[in-house]
This record gives sequence, structure tokens and C-alpha cells, in this order.
Amino acid sequence: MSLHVTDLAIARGGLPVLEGVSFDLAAGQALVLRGPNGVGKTTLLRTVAGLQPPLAGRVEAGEETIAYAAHSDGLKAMLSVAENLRFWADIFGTGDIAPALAGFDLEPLADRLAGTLSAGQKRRLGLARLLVTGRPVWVLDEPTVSLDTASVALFAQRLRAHLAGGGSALMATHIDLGLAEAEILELAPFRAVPGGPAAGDDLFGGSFA
Ligand SMILES: Nc1ncnc2c1ncn2[C@@H]1O[C@H](COP(=O)(O)OP(=O)(O)OP(=O)(O)O)[C@@H](O)[C@H]1O
Repeated sequence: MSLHVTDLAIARGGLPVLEGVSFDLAAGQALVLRGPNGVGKTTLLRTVAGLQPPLAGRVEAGEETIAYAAHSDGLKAMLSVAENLRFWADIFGTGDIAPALAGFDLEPLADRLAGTLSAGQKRRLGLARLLVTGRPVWVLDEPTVSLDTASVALFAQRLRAHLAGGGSALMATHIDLGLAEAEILELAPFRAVPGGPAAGDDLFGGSFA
């Protein structure tokens, strides 16, 4: 099992957004989060990636197994495309950036400053970073935003290869990537219960039912 989430409750901006979220993600599996705007998909992904603590519940994953691709690409604007990838390869202790450049059709852009790329090109570079992390569990927040049809297909190919190689993916996306192995997790809007926490309560110090 690559990821095990149990009875998770999470908050954003001091307000609870989701509770009782449980799922397992096995090697080779993709799980797609669905739900209306504001339901808490990004918050759940951030929590799974370890960027914020849960109010309650557990996220269990192997050490250094998760690679998170957020909404924003987080690129170094004054480094070239290749330098960005080398920078991350050094951080994650992986070597060769060639598969990442080729995998996201970035070879013709290798020497361009990242800050000069178009939105879709930046997104491709942000996604190419996943390949240089060498990490098995991809946590992806709307990975196809700004991508054209050809780039969405390219990303779906890379994702399929990742899953076929024993990787897994948890993602928020409204696009059907045509993954036969993908499962859907529908998230329901949080409903406050009488006597539960109110705005301004110290949610991280307590628990709610
Ligand atoms: N920085 C923030 N400060 C306070 N509240 C926030 C912040 N970011 C998000 N929220 C609120 O937290 C709730 C969950 O937001 P989140 O971004 O997780 O939802 P989402 O399901 O990813 O939405 P979308 O589909 O629009 O991307 C929303 O009500 C949102 O308004």
C-alpha cells in the first residue's frame, strides 16, 4: 500500500472543510478527487502532502515517497528549463534529467528561462519535475490547467507509464484522462453540527465530531 488515509478531518483558514475522509492508494492505482468548488480538494491534497496538519485522523505513507505538484508551478524564473530540472534532480538525489525533458516535450525549450515560458509550457515543466523526483506517490492539484489537448494527452501517457511502473497518483482534476484504472472519490461539502467548532475556535488544538 503506497498511501493509507484514515478518518481525516481538515480545515482551511480556521474553518473545517472535510471530515471522515478515508481511502487507500495502492501501487499502480489512481484516485481522482471530485466535488464542487471549495469542497476542500486542494486542502486535502496539501494535508496528504504534509504541508498542513490534519485536525484529526492519519496520513500514512513511506518516508519521502510523495511528490506534490501544486496549482502554482513553483518554477525558478531566472533559471533555464534544464537548470530548473537539474536543481530538483539535485534536491531529490536523482541524476538524469533527459527523460523529464523528453517526456514533456521540453527539449526545444531546454535553454529558455523558465520565466519566459507560456502558461502551458510552465505547467509542462512543473509536471516534468515529477519525473526527476523519482518518488512513487504523485499528489496532483489540477495538473492539466493551461495544457492544450496534445499536452493533456502527453501528461496522460506519462501518468499511465508511472502507474504501470508501480507508481500511484492522487489528484484533483475535472478532466477525464481516460485512465481505466482510475477510481473516483466524491467529496461532500462539510456540514457543521450543532455544538461543533465555530469560526475562530482553535481548531488545531482540539477535535470535532
Ligand atoms: N488561504 C485560504 N484562507 C482561508 N480560506 C481558504 C484559503 N484557501 C482556501 N480557503 C477556503 O477553504 C475551502 C476549501 O478550499 P479548497 O481550495 O481546498 O477547495 P477546492 O475543492 O480545491 O476548490 P476548487 O475546486 O475551487 O479548486 C474553501 O471554502 C475556500 O474558500
